[in-house]
Amino acid sequence: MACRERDLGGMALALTLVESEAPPALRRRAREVLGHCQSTAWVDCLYLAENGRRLAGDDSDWRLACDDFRHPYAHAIRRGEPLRLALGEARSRLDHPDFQAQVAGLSHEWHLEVRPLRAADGRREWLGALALADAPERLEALLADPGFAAFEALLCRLWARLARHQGERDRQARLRDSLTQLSDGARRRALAERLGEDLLGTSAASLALRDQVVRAAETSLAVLLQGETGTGKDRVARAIHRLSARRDGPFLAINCAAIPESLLEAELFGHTRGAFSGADQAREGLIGQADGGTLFLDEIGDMPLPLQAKLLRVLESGRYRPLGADEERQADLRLIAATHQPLRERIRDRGFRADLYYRLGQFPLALPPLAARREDIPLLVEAFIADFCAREGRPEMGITSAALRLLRERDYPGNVRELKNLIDYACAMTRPGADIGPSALPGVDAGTLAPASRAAANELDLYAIDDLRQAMRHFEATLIRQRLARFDGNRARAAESLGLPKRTLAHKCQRLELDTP
Ligand SMILES: Nc1ncnc2c1ncn2[C@@H]1O[C@H](COP(=O)(O)OP(=O)(O)OP(=O)(O)O)[C@@H](O)[C@H]1O
Repeated sequence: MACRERDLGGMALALTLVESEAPPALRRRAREVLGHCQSTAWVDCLYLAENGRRLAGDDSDWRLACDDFRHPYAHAIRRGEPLRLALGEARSRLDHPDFQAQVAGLSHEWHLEVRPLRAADGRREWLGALALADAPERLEALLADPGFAAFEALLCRLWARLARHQGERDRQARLRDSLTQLSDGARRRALAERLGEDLLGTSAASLALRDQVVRAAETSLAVLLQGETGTGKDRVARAIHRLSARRDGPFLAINCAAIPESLLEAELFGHTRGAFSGADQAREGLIGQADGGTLFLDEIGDMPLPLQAKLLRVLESGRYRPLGADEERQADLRLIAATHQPLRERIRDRGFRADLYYRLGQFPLALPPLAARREDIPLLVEAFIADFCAREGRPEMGITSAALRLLRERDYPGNVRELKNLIDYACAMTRPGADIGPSALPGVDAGTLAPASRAAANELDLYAIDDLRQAMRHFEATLIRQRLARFDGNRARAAESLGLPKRTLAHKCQRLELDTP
Protein backbone atom coordinates (compact mmCIF):
# COMPACT_ATOMS: atom_id res chain seq x y z
CA MET A 1 0.00 0.00 0.00
CA ALA A 2 1.32 3.43 -0.88
CA CYS A 3 1.55 5.74 2.09
CA ARG A 4 0.55 9.17 0.86
CA GLU A 5 0.20 10.68 4.27
CA ARG A 6 2.02 10.08 7.52
CA ASP A 7 -0.38 12.02 9.63
CA LEU A 8 -2.71 9.53 11.30
CA GLY A 9 -5.59 11.96 11.33
CA GLY A 10 -5.17 12.78 7.67
CA MET A 11 -7.60 12.62 4.78
CA ALA A 12 -5.54 10.05 2.88
CA LEU A 13 -5.81 7.67 5.80
CA ALA A 14 -9.54 8.19 6.07
CA LEU A 15 -9.87 7.39 2.39
CA THR A 16 -7.73 4.29 2.75
CA LEU A 17 -10.01 2.92 5.42
CA VAL A 18 -13.28 4.07 3.87
CA GLU A 19 -12.46 2.24 0.64
CA SER A 20 -12.62 -1.13 2.44
CA GLU A 21 -15.62 -3.16 1.46
CA ALA A 22 -15.69 -5.75 4.21
CA PRO A 23 -14.36 -6.08 7.77
CA PRO A 24 -11.38 -8.31 6.84
CA ALA A 25 -10.20 -5.74 4.25
CA LEU A 26 -10.66 -2.95 6.76
CA ARG A 27 -8.60 -4.81 9.36
CA ARG A 28 -5.87 -5.50 6.81
CA ARG A 29 -5.72 -1.83 5.85
CA ALA A 30 -5.66 -0.78 9.48
CA ARG A 31 -2.68 -3.09 10.03
CA GLU A 32 -0.94 -1.67 6.97
CA VAL A 33 -1.53 1.91 8.06
CA LEU A 34 -0.08 1.29 11.48
CA GLY A 35 2.67 -1.05 10.34
CA HIS A 36 3.94 0.37 7.03
CA CYS A 37 2.97 4.01 7.25
CA GLN A 38 3.48 4.57 10.94
CA SER A 39 6.33 2.08 11.15
CA THR A 40 4.95 0.39 14.23
CA ALA A 41 7.15 -2.64 14.70
CA TRP A 42 4.34 -5.20 15.05
CA VAL A 43 0.60 -4.88 14.60
CA ASP A 44 -2.27 -7.32 14.68
CA CYS A 45 -6.00 -6.79 14.57
CA LEU A 46 -8.19 -9.55 15.99
CA TYR A 47 -11.91 -9.98 15.57
CA LEU A 48 -14.48 -11.77 17.65
CA ALA A 49 -15.61 -15.09 16.26
CA GLU A 50 -17.69 -18.11 17.29
CA ASN A 51 -20.53 -16.37 19.03
CA GLY A 52 -18.09 -13.86 20.39
CA ARG A 53 -16.38 -16.51 22.46
CA ARG A 54 -13.06 -16.38 20.71
CA LEU A 55 -10.71 -13.90 19.16
CA ALA A 56 -9.27 -14.75 15.78
CA GLY A 57 -6.81 -13.20 13.37
CA ASP A 58 -7.45 -12.89 9.63
CA ASP A 59 -4.13 -14.53 8.74
CA SER A 60 -3.87 -17.16 11.44
CA ASP A 61 -5.56 -20.45 12.32
CA TRP A 62 -5.55 -20.08 16.08
CA ARG A 63 -8.45 -18.87 18.15
CA LEU A 64 -8.08 -17.40 21.62
CA ALA A 65 -10.93 -18.06 24.03
CA CYS A 66 -12.19 -14.84 25.62
CA ASP A 67 -12.41 -16.44 29.03
CA ASP A 68 -8.92 -17.90 29.00
CA PHE A 69 -6.81 -15.56 31.10
CA ARG A 70 -3.52 -17.07 29.97
CA HIS A 71 -3.43 -14.46 27.19
CA PRO A 72 -3.69 -10.67 27.53
CA TYR A 73 -6.69 -10.20 25.22
CA ALA A 74 -9.06 -11.79 27.72
CA HIS A 75 -7.84 -9.35 30.40
CA ALA A 76 -8.24 -6.32 28.11
CA ILE A 77 -11.71 -7.31 26.93
CA ARG A 78 -12.88 -8.19 30.39
CA ARG A 79 -11.76 -4.81 31.71
CA GLY A 80 -12.99 -3.03 28.61
CA GLU A 81 -9.83 -0.93 28.69
CA PRO A 82 -6.44 -0.94 26.96
CA LEU A 83 -3.75 -3.04 28.59
CA ARG A 84 -0.01 -2.41 28.44
CA LEU A 85 2.57 -5.10 29.18
CA ALA A 86 6.31 -5.49 28.87
CA LEU A 87 6.70 -8.31 26.35
CA GLY A 88 9.35 -10.09 28.41
CA GLU A 89 6.98 -10.17 31.35
CA ALA A 90 3.99 -11.10 29.18
CA ARG A 91 5.91 -14.06 27.82
CA SER A 92 6.78 -15.41 31.23
CA ARG A 93 3.39 -14.68 32.89
CA LEU A 94 0.93 -15.42 30.11
CA ASP A 95 1.66 -18.92 28.91
CA HIS A 96 -1.08 -19.48 26.35
CA PRO A 97 0.66 -21.46 23.55
CA ASP A 98 -1.05 -19.53 20.73
CA PHE A 99 -0.26 -16.21 22.34
CA GLN A 100 3.33 -17.35 22.88
CA ALA A 101 3.52 -18.35 19.21
CA GLN A 102 2.03 -15.03 18.12
CA VAL A 103 4.68 -12.96 19.89
CA ALA A 104 7.56 -15.46 19.56
CA GLY A 105 9.68 -13.39 17.20
CA LEU A 106 9.25 -10.09 19.04
CA SER A 107 11.88 -8.38 21.14
CA HIS A 108 11.84 -8.77 24.93
CA GLU A 109 12.54 -5.06 25.17
CA TRP A 110 9.30 -4.06 23.52
CA HIS A 111 5.97 -3.29 25.07
CA LEU A 112 2.69 -4.80 23.99
CA GLU A 113 -0.46 -2.65 23.93
CA VAL A 114 -3.80 -4.46 23.60
CA ARG A 115 -6.74 -2.18 22.80
CA PRO A 116 -10.25 -3.65 22.91
CA LEU A 117 -12.39 -2.15 20.16
CA ARG A 118 -16.11 -1.56 20.28
CA ALA A 119 -18.61 -0.02 17.89
CA ALA A 120 -18.74 3.75 18.31
CA ASP A 121 -22.47 3.98 17.74
CA GLY A 122 -25.53 3.37 19.87
CA ARG A 123 -24.99 -0.37 20.11
CA ARG A 124 -21.43 -0.18 21.34
CA GLU A 125 -20.93 -3.84 20.55
CA TRP A 126 -17.50 -5.34 20.98
CA LEU A 127 -15.67 -5.81 17.70
CA GLY A 128 -12.27 -7.21 18.54
CA ALA A 129 -8.89 -5.96 19.65
CA LEU A 130 -5.90 -4.12 18.26
CA ALA A 131 -2.46 -5.33 19.33
CA LEU A 132 0.63 -3.16 18.93
CA ALA A 133 4.20 -3.95 19.92
CA ASP A 134 7.21 -1.68 19.75
CA ALA A 135 9.88 -0.01 21.84
CA PRO A 136 8.14 1.69 24.79
CA GLU A 137 9.00 5.23 23.70
CA ARG A 138 7.82 4.64 20.11
CA LEU A 139 4.61 3.11 21.34
CA GLU A 140 4.12 6.04 23.67
CA ALA A 141 4.61 8.53 20.83
CA LEU A 142 2.13 6.71 18.60
CA LEU A 143 -0.57 6.57 21.26
CA ALA A 144 -0.02 10.19 22.26
CA ASP A 145 -0.57 11.32 18.65
CA PRO A 146 -4.07 12.88 18.55
CA GLY A 147 -4.39 11.37 15.11
CA PHE A 148 -4.25 7.91 16.65
CA ALA A 149 -7.48 8.47 18.58
CA ALA A 150 -9.12 9.69 15.37
CA PHE A 151 -7.79 6.65 13.53
CA GLU A 152 -9.11 4.26 16.16
CA ALA A 153 -12.52 5.97 16.23
CA LEU A 154 -12.77 5.84 12.45
CA LEU A 155 -11.72 2.19 12.44
CA CYS A 156 -14.40 1.30 14.98
CA ARG A 157 -17.09 3.26 13.19
CA LEU A 158 -16.36 1.74 9.79
CA TRP A 159 -15.90 -1.74 11.19
CA ALA A 160 -19.26 -1.62 12.91
CA ARG A 161 -20.99 -0.35 9.81
CA LEU A 162 -19.41 -2.93 7.52
CA ALA A 163 -20.06 -5.70 9.98
CA ARG A 164 -23.74 -4.81 10.08
CA HIS A 165 -23.96 -4.81 6.35
CA GLN A 166 -22.15 -8.09 6.07
CA GLY A 167 -24.19 -9.98 8.60
CA GLU A 168 -21.48 -9.87 11.23
CA ARG A 169 -24.09 -8.31 13.42
CA ASP A 170 -25.04 -11.67 14.85
CA ARG A 171 -21.47 -12.46 15.62
CA GLN A 172 -21.12 -9.30 17.65
CA ALA A 173 -24.32 -9.92 19.51
CA ARG A 174 -22.90 -13.29 20.43
CA LEU A 175 -19.81 -11.60 21.71
CA ARG A 176 -21.97 -9.68 24.13
CA ASP A 177 -23.36 -13.02 25.23
CA SER A 178 -19.91 -14.36 25.79
CA LEU A 179 -18.89 -11.28 27.72
CA THR A 180 -21.93 -11.80 29.82
CA GLN A 181 -20.98 -15.38 30.49
CA LEU A 182 -17.44 -14.35 31.20
CA SER A 183 -18.37 -12.35 34.19
CA ASP A 184 -21.73 -13.95 34.63
CA GLY A 185 -22.56 -14.51 38.28
CA ALA A 186 -20.62 -11.72 39.94
CA ARG A 187 -21.38 -9.01 37.42
CA ARG A 188 -25.05 -9.85 37.26
CA ARG A 189 -25.33 -9.95 41.04
CA ALA A 190 -23.60 -6.60 41.39
CA LEU A 191 -25.89 -5.01 38.80
CA ALA A 192 -29.03 -6.47 40.37
CA GLU A 193 -27.87 -5.17 43.73
CA ARG A 194 -27.26 -1.70 42.34
CA LEU A 195 -30.73 -1.80 40.82
CA GLY A 196 -32.07 -2.24 44.33
CA GLU A 197 -31.57 1.50 44.90
CA ASP A 198 -34.03 2.18 42.13
CA LEU A 199 -36.39 -0.77 42.12
CA LEU A 200 -36.91 -1.01 45.84
CA GLY A 201 -37.85 -4.31 47.44
CA THR A 202 -36.27 -7.36 49.02
CA SER A 203 -39.10 -9.86 48.51
CA ALA A 204 -38.45 -12.92 46.35
CA ALA A 205 -40.66 -11.38 43.63
CA SER A 206 -38.59 -8.14 43.64
CA LEU A 207 -35.28 -9.99 43.54
CA ALA A 208 -36.51 -12.12 40.64
CA LEU A 209 -37.66 -8.98 38.83
CA ARG A 210 -34.28 -7.29 39.25
CA ASP A 211 -32.51 -10.38 37.95
CA GLN A 212 -34.74 -10.37 34.87
CA VAL A 213 -34.13 -6.68 34.30
CA VAL A 214 -30.37 -7.31 34.27
CA ARG A 215 -30.81 -10.21 31.86
CA ALA A 216 -33.03 -8.16 29.56
CA ALA A 217 -30.46 -5.35 29.58
CA GLU A 218 -27.76 -7.77 28.43
CA THR A 219 -29.65 -8.48 25.21
CA SER A 220 -31.00 -6.27 22.47
CA LEU A 221 -34.35 -8.08 22.37
CA ALA A 222 -37.62 -6.18 22.36
CA VAL A 223 -39.11 -6.21 25.86
CA LEU A 224 -42.79 -6.40 26.70
CA LEU A 225 -43.58 -5.28 30.25
CA GLN A 226 -46.88 -6.49 31.57
CA GLY A 227 -48.27 -5.49 34.90
CA GLU A 228 -51.10 -3.70 36.63
CA THR A 229 -51.08 0.06 36.80
CA GLY A 230 -48.52 1.52 39.18
CA THR A 231 -46.34 -1.60 39.41
CA GLY A 232 -43.27 0.24 38.11
CA LYS A 233 -43.26 -0.49 34.36
CA ASP A 234 -41.87 2.95 33.55
CA ARG A 235 -39.15 2.54 36.17
CA VAL A 236 -38.20 -0.88 34.83
CA ALA A 237 -38.03 0.40 31.23
CA ARG A 238 -35.62 3.16 32.28
CA ALA A 239 -33.55 0.70 34.29
CA ILE A 240 -33.19 -1.65 31.32
CA HIS A 241 -32.00 1.23 29.16
CA ARG A 242 -29.56 2.45 31.80
CA LEU A 243 -27.97 -0.99 32.18
CA SER A 244 -27.91 -1.80 28.47
CA ALA A 245 -25.19 -1.24 25.90
CA ARG A 246 -27.32 1.67 24.64
CA ARG A 247 -27.05 3.58 27.90
CA ASP A 248 -25.21 6.45 26.21
CA GLY A 249 -27.94 6.77 23.60
CA PRO A 250 -31.28 8.54 24.10
CA PHE A 251 -34.24 7.15 26.05
CA LEU A 252 -37.59 8.35 24.75
CA ALA A 253 -40.98 7.49 26.17
CA ILE A 254 -44.51 7.98 24.95
CA ASN A 255 -47.85 6.94 26.36
CA CYS A 256 -49.92 5.67 23.43
CA ALA A 257 -53.15 6.09 25.39
CA ALA A 258 -52.50 9.72 26.28
CA ILE A 259 -52.08 11.02 22.73
CA PRO A 260 -55.06 11.43 20.39
CA GLU A 261 -55.00 8.81 17.65
CA SER A 262 -54.70 11.49 14.97
CA LEU A 263 -51.48 12.86 16.50
CA LEU A 264 -49.83 9.61 17.51
CA GLU A 265 -48.54 8.74 14.06
CA ALA A 266 -46.83 12.12 13.55
CA GLU A 267 -45.47 11.96 17.08
CA LEU A 268 -43.91 8.55 16.46
CA PHE A 269 -42.87 8.70 12.82
CA GLY A 270 -42.37 12.47 12.37
CA HIS A 271 -43.47 14.44 9.35
CA THR A 272 -42.17 16.54 6.50
CA ARG A 273 -42.99 20.22 6.07
CA GLY A 274 -46.51 20.59 4.71
CA ALA A 275 -47.39 16.94 5.34
CA PHE A 276 -50.70 18.08 6.78
CA SER A 277 -52.32 21.41 7.49
CA GLY A 278 -50.46 23.04 10.36
CA ALA A 279 -47.18 21.20 9.62
CA ASP A 280 -45.21 24.42 9.03
CA GLN A 281 -41.94 22.70 9.69
CA ALA A 282 -40.57 19.21 9.25
CA ARG A 283 -40.34 17.40 12.57
CA GLU A 284 -38.43 14.30 13.52
CA GLY A 285 -40.56 11.70 15.28
CA LEU A 286 -39.66 9.73 18.36
CA ILE A 287 -38.50 6.76 16.28
CA GLY A 288 -35.90 8.90 14.53
CA GLN A 289 -34.91 10.61 17.76
CA ALA A 290 -34.43 7.26 19.47
CA ASP A 291 -31.81 6.17 16.91
CA GLY A 292 -28.97 4.54 18.85
CA GLY A 293 -31.09 4.36 22.01
CA THR A 294 -34.33 3.02 23.42
CA LEU A 295 -37.96 3.87 22.70
CA PHE A 296 -40.47 3.10 25.44
CA LEU A 297 -44.06 2.74 24.26
CA ASP A 298 -46.34 2.77 27.27
CA GLU A 299 -49.92 1.48 26.97
CA ILE A 300 -49.12 -0.24 23.69
CA GLY A 301 -52.52 -1.96 23.85
CA ASP A 302 -54.07 1.38 22.91
CA MET A 303 -52.14 1.76 19.70
CA PRO A 304 -54.50 1.93 16.69
CA LEU A 305 -54.29 -1.04 14.28
CA PRO A 306 -52.90 0.88 11.26
CA LEU A 307 -50.01 2.14 13.41
CA GLN A 308 -49.41 -1.36 14.72
CA ALA A 309 -48.60 -2.48 11.17
CA LYS A 310 -46.12 0.38 10.76
CA LEU A 311 -44.52 -0.36 14.09
CA LEU A 312 -44.07 -3.99 13.10
CA ARG A 313 -42.11 -2.84 10.06
CA VAL A 314 -39.84 -0.74 12.27
CA LEU A 315 -39.24 -3.74 14.50
CA GLU A 316 -38.49 -6.06 11.64
CA SER A 317 -36.37 -3.86 9.42
CA GLY A 318 -35.62 -0.69 11.35
CA ARG A 319 -37.31 1.18 8.47
CA TYR A 320 -40.04 3.78 8.75
CA ARG A 321 -41.54 6.56 6.67
CA PRO A 322 -42.33 9.97 8.18
CA LEU A 323 -45.72 11.43 7.22
CA GLY A 324 -45.46 13.09 3.81
CA ALA A 325 -41.99 11.65 3.07
CA ASP A 326 -41.24 9.87 -0.22
CA GLU A 327 -38.51 7.73 1.12
CA GLU A 328 -38.11 5.45 4.06
CA ARG A 329 -35.55 6.12 6.76
CA GLN A 330 -33.57 3.77 8.95
CA ALA A 331 -33.40 3.83 12.73
CA ASP A 332 -31.46 1.58 15.03
CA LEU A 333 -33.45 1.43 18.23
CA ARG A 334 -34.45 -0.92 20.97
CA LEU A 335 -38.11 -1.10 21.74
CA ILE A 336 -39.60 -1.57 25.17
CA ALA A 337 -43.38 -1.71 25.30
CA ALA A 338 -45.67 -1.85 28.31
CA THR A 339 -49.28 -2.65 28.92
CA HIS A 340 -51.64 -3.32 31.77
CA GLN A 341 -54.17 -4.91 29.40
CA PRO A 342 -54.35 -8.62 28.71
CA LEU A 343 -53.09 -8.36 25.14
CA ARG A 344 -54.08 -11.93 24.29
CA GLU A 345 -57.69 -10.95 24.83
CA ARG A 346 -57.23 -7.89 22.64
CA ILE A 347 -55.85 -10.21 19.96
CA ARG A 348 -58.94 -12.40 20.23
CA ASP A 349 -61.11 -9.28 19.89
CA ARG A 350 -59.03 -8.28 16.85
CA GLY A 351 -57.89 -5.10 18.60
CA PHE A 352 -54.22 -6.09 18.59
CA ARG A 353 -52.07 -7.80 15.95
CA ALA A 354 -50.81 -11.22 16.97
CA ASP A 355 -47.60 -10.84 14.91
CA LEU A 356 -46.78 -7.57 16.67
CA TYR A 357 -47.50 -9.13 20.05
CA TYR A 358 -45.00 -11.93 19.46
CA ARG A 359 -42.40 -9.56 18.01
CA LEU A 360 -42.75 -7.14 20.93
CA GLY A 361 -42.59 -9.92 23.45
CA GLN A 362 -39.18 -11.34 22.56
CA PHE A 363 -38.35 -10.78 26.22
CA PRO A 364 -41.62 -10.81 28.18
CA LEU A 365 -41.37 -9.45 31.67
CA ALA A 366 -44.25 -9.60 34.16
CA LEU A 367 -44.27 -7.10 37.02
CA PRO A 368 -45.79 -8.44 40.24
CA PRO A 369 -48.63 -6.48 41.86
CA LEU A 370 -47.90 -5.03 45.28
CA ALA A 371 -50.23 -7.65 46.79
CA ALA A 372 -47.73 -10.33 45.70
CA ARG A 373 -44.89 -8.62 47.55
CA ARG A 374 -46.33 -7.20 50.74
CA GLU A 375 -43.00 -7.80 52.50
CA ASP A 376 -41.67 -4.84 50.51
CA ILE A 377 -44.17 -2.41 51.98
CA PRO A 378 -42.12 -1.30 55.04
CA LEU A 379 -39.09 -0.57 52.86
CA LEU A 380 -41.18 1.33 50.32
CA VAL A 381 -42.94 3.28 53.08
CA GLU A 382 -39.64 4.26 54.65
CA ALA A 383 -38.27 5.42 51.29
CA PHE A 384 -41.42 7.37 50.42
CA ILE A 385 -41.46 9.12 53.82
CA ALA A 386 -37.80 10.06 53.37
CA ASP A 387 -38.60 11.34 49.84
CA PHE A 388 -41.43 13.47 51.16
CA CYS A 389 -39.35 14.99 53.95
CA ALA A 390 -36.48 15.78 51.60
CA ARG A 391 -38.82 17.28 49.00
CA GLU A 392 -40.79 19.37 51.47
CA GLY A 393 -37.86 20.31 53.70
CA ARG A 394 -39.46 18.63 56.73
CA PRO A 395 -37.55 17.07 59.63
CA GLU A 396 -37.29 13.27 59.55
CA MET A 397 -40.44 11.43 60.48
CA GLY A 398 -41.32 7.84 61.28
CA ILE A 399 -44.42 5.70 61.29
CA THR A 400 -46.11 3.89 64.17
CA SER A 401 -46.35 0.13 64.07
CA ALA A 402 -50.15 0.27 64.05
CA ALA A 403 -50.13 2.47 60.94
CA LEU A 404 -47.57 0.24 59.27
CA ARG A 405 -49.67 -2.81 60.05
CA LEU A 406 -52.66 -1.16 58.39
CA LEU A 407 -50.58 -0.35 55.36
CA ARG A 408 -49.32 -3.91 55.08
CA GLU A 409 -52.79 -5.33 55.12
CA ARG A 410 -54.59 -2.85 52.93
CA ASP A 411 -55.53 -3.53 49.29
CA TYR A 412 -53.71 -1.55 46.60
CA PRO A 413 -55.51 -1.53 43.26
CA GLY A 414 -53.13 1.28 42.22
CA ASN A 415 -50.08 -0.68 43.47
CA VAL A 416 -46.86 1.17 44.35
CA ARG A 417 -48.17 4.46 42.99
CA GLU A 418 -51.15 4.27 45.34
CA LEU A 419 -48.90 3.49 48.29
CA LYS A 420 -46.66 6.44 47.40
CA ASN A 421 -49.60 8.85 47.12
CA LEU A 422 -51.00 7.55 50.36
CA ILE A 423 -47.71 8.17 52.18
CA ASP A 424 -47.45 11.68 50.73
CA TYR A 425 -50.92 12.41 52.08
CA ALA A 426 -50.18 10.85 55.47
CA CYS A 427 -46.95 12.85 55.77
CA ALA A 428 -48.82 16.05 54.96
CA MET A 429 -51.42 15.18 57.60
CA THR A 430 -48.83 14.54 60.30
CA ARG A 431 -47.52 17.34 62.45
CA PRO A 432 -43.73 17.94 61.98
CA GLY A 433 -41.79 15.99 64.57
CA ALA A 434 -44.55 13.38 65.06
CA ASP A 435 -44.76 9.88 63.60
CA ILE A 436 -47.44 8.89 61.11
CA GLY A 437 -50.29 7.20 62.98
CA PRO A 438 -53.33 5.32 61.66
CA SER A 439 -55.52 8.41 61.76
CA ALA A 440 -53.30 10.15 59.20
CA LEU A 441 -53.98 7.46 56.62
CA PRO A 442 -56.69 8.25 54.12
CA GLY A 443 -59.23 5.62 53.20
CA VAL A 444 -58.73 3.65 56.39
CA ASP A 445 -62.19 2.26 56.60
CA ALA A 446 -63.73 -1.14 56.35
CA GLY A 447 -64.39 -0.74 52.64
CA THR A 448 -60.74 -0.43 51.64
CA LEU A 449 -59.26 -2.96 54.00
CA ALA A 450 -58.57 -6.61 53.44
CA PRO A 451 -60.72 -8.62 55.90
CA ALA A 452 -57.78 -9.49 58.14
CA SER A 453 -57.03 -5.86 58.75
CA ARG A 454 -60.48 -4.63 59.56
CA ALA A 455 -59.88 -5.13 63.24
CA ALA A 456 -56.60 -3.27 63.03
CA ALA A 457 -58.38 -0.32 61.44
CA ASN A 458 -60.26 0.28 64.60
CA GLU A 459 -57.13 0.26 66.64
CA LEU A 460 -55.90 3.78 67.27
CA ASP A 461 -52.30 4.32 68.12
CA LEU A 462 -53.28 5.34 71.62
CA TYR A 463 -49.75 5.59 72.95
CA ALA A 464 -48.82 8.16 70.34
CA ILE A 465 -51.57 10.57 71.48
CA ASP A 466 -50.26 13.46 73.57
CA ASP A 467 -53.05 15.97 72.97
CA LEU A 468 -56.58 14.63 73.45
CA ARG A 469 -58.38 17.58 71.89
CA GLN A 470 -56.13 17.54 68.85
CA ALA A 471 -56.54 13.74 68.54
CA MET A 472 -60.35 13.99 68.70
CA ARG A 473 -60.34 16.71 66.09
CA HIS A 474 -58.08 14.62 63.89
CA PHE A 475 -60.28 11.57 64.31
CA GLU A 476 -63.41 13.52 63.46
CA ALA A 477 -61.79 15.07 60.38
CA THR A 478 -60.49 11.73 59.12
CA LEU A 479 -63.83 10.04 59.59
CA ILE A 480 -65.77 12.78 57.80
CA ARG A 481 -63.27 12.96 54.98
CA GLN A 482 -63.49 9.21 54.41
CA ARG A 483 -67.25 9.22 54.51
CA LEU A 484 -67.44 12.08 52.02
CA ALA A 485 -65.00 10.27 49.75
CA ARG A 486 -67.10 7.13 49.93
CA PHE A 487 -70.22 9.02 48.85
CA ASP A 488 -68.38 11.00 46.15
CA GLY A 489 -68.65 14.24 48.13
CA ASN A 490 -72.41 13.95 48.63
CA ARG A 491 -72.89 15.67 52.01
CA ALA A 492 -76.47 14.60 52.42
CA ARG A 493 -75.64 10.90 52.16
CA ALA A 494 -72.48 11.25 54.27
CA ALA A 495 -74.45 13.08 56.98
CA GLU A 496 -77.16 10.44 56.93
CA SER A 497 -74.62 7.62 57.22
CA LEU A 498 -73.18 9.31 60.32
CA GLY A 499 -76.57 10.04 61.89
CA LEU A 500 -76.07 13.80 61.61
CA PRO A 501 -78.27 16.54 60.14
CA LYS A 502 -76.77 17.83 56.89
CA ARG A 503 -76.37 21.30 58.32
CA THR A 504 -74.32 19.96 61.28
CA LEU A 505 -72.04 18.13 58.91
CA ALA A 506 -71.57 21.29 56.83
CA HIS A 507 -70.70 23.19 60.00
CA LYS A 508 -68.19 20.56 61.05
CA CYS A 509 -66.62 20.64 57.60
CA GLN A 510 -66.19 24.39 57.93
CA ARG A 511 -64.78 24.15 61.45
CA LEU A 512 -62.40 21.35 60.53
CA GLU A 513 -61.43 23.16 57.32
CA LEU A 514 -62.43 20.20 55.19
CA ASP A 515 -62.31 21.41 51.65
CA THR A 516 -65.25 19.62 50.06
CA PRO A 517 -67.92 20.82 47.69
N1 LIG B 1 -39.89 -0.88 42.90
C1 LIG B 1 -40.14 0.41 43.08
N2 LIG B 1 -39.37 1.13 43.91
C2 LIG B 1 -39.61 2.44 44.12
N3 LIG B 1 -40.61 3.12 43.55
C3 LIG B 1 -41.40 2.45 42.71
C4 LIG B 1 -41.22 1.07 42.43
N4 LIG B 1 -42.16 0.68 41.56
C5 LIG B 1 -42.90 1.76 41.32
N5 LIG B 1 -42.45 2.83 41.99
C6 LIG B 1 -43.04 4.18 42.00
O1 LIG B 1 -44.43 4.01 41.79
C7 LIG B 1 -44.93 4.99 40.89
C8 LIG B 1 -45.52 4.29 39.68
O2 LIG B 1 -44.49 3.67 38.94
P1 LIG B 1 -44.52 3.60 37.33
O3 LIG B 1 -44.98 4.89 36.75
O4 LIG B 1 -43.18 3.10 36.90
O5 LIG B 1 -45.66 2.49 37.16
P2 LIG B 1 -46.35 1.98 35.81
O6 LIG B 1 -46.51 0.52 35.97
O7 LIG B 1 -45.56 2.47 34.63
O8 LIG B 1 -47.75 2.70 35.89
P3 LIG B 1 -48.84 2.90 34.69
O9 LIG B 1 -49.23 1.53 34.22
O10 LIG B 1 -49.98 3.57 35.39
O11 LIG B 1 -48.18 3.74 33.65
C9 LIG B 1 -43.78 5.89 40.55
O12 LIG B 1 -43.80 6.99 41.43
C10 LIG B 1 -42.58 5.02 40.81
O13 LIG B 1 -41.49 5.82 41.13
